[in-house]
Amino acid sequence: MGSEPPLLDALKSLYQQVSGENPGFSTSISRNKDESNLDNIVEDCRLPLIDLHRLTLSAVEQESCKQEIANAAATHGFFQVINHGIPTKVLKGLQYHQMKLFELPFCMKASGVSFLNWPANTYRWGNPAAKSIGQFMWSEAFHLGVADISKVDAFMGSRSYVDMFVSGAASLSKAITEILAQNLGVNDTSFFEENCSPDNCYLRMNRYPPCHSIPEVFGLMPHTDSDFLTILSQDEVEGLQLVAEDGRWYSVRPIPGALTINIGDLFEAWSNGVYKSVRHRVVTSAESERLSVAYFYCPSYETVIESCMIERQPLIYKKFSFGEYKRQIQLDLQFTGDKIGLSRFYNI
Ligand SMILES: O=C(O)CCC(=O)C(=O)O
Ligand SMILES: [Fe+2]
Repeated sequence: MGSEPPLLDALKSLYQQVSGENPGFSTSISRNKDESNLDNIVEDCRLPLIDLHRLTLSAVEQESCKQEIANAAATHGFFQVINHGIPTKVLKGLQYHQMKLFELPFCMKASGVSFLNWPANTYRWGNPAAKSIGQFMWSEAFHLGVADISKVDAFMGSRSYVDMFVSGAASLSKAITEILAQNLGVNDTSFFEENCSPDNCYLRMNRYPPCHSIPEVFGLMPHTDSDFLTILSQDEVEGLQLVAEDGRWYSVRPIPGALTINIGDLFEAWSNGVYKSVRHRVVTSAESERLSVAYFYCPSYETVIESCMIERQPLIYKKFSFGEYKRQIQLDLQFTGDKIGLSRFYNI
């Protein structure tokens, strides 16, 4: 019994659906034009690499480290950190157990609810909502609410690594959020403490199998994250890319032991556009599989997101609850296959 999801079959039937033709499948399948500018990639995007150990040094060092974080969030929307408090041993251990989890037979993963008592829709692959080849995703994932992690008890001893990663990521999210809020002049960060309890956050374990025949297919289609911020641990295989203001795609070089942090839509709205939620995607590799784990720092669904600059600047976005935001995304995905995101909430 194989462990691989039938990605090629799903892609072929999507192709048939959108083109009305039978794919030969050494045939090249193209995404739509603006998403297929792979030539535009500048290898090695020089994202800021920030040493968080500096937050424990002199006041001057602390201040300059905080400034780097805020600058990175306002320019790239992405940065990498070392000395972040999650030991490399934990990241490696989690990766190993993640690999074991993905090695379970496909039918078992796909019907995880009955076999493993996981919540429905925990296991995802391909993209059933895709309406074009550019929306197909050559990947599989376990997407879990942190509150549900205890249900992953058939995790073959990995529980402690998941717990250690999640608690490290929770502390790190809190620390980064405080720095970013204070940089905007908001010293009372109780909003985040009250609304973003660990149980409102999500963990997503991604696996991108090698993709031999169709290099144009994404591992993960271009998207922004719908949270306040994301903490990502990636293995050593390159694949993550982000788009810069010049419209070019840059690839993010994995650094062993480092974590990648990116700003999500909610922080962009809350900061009235100061911090940038940047579109990113994952491209596939013909040779290697790739693994990553993302921790999404989220509030409860009732939390109202409103700019912290309310008295100071014209507001870019209307206020909305996180639940409203998620519902709009679901609707847009259903009808267009893509997320429209923050532009749905422009204050015009
Ligand atoms: O796998 C990666 O590097 C990125 C994952 C990602 O963007 C996501 O899960 O939202
Ligand atoms: Fe993402």
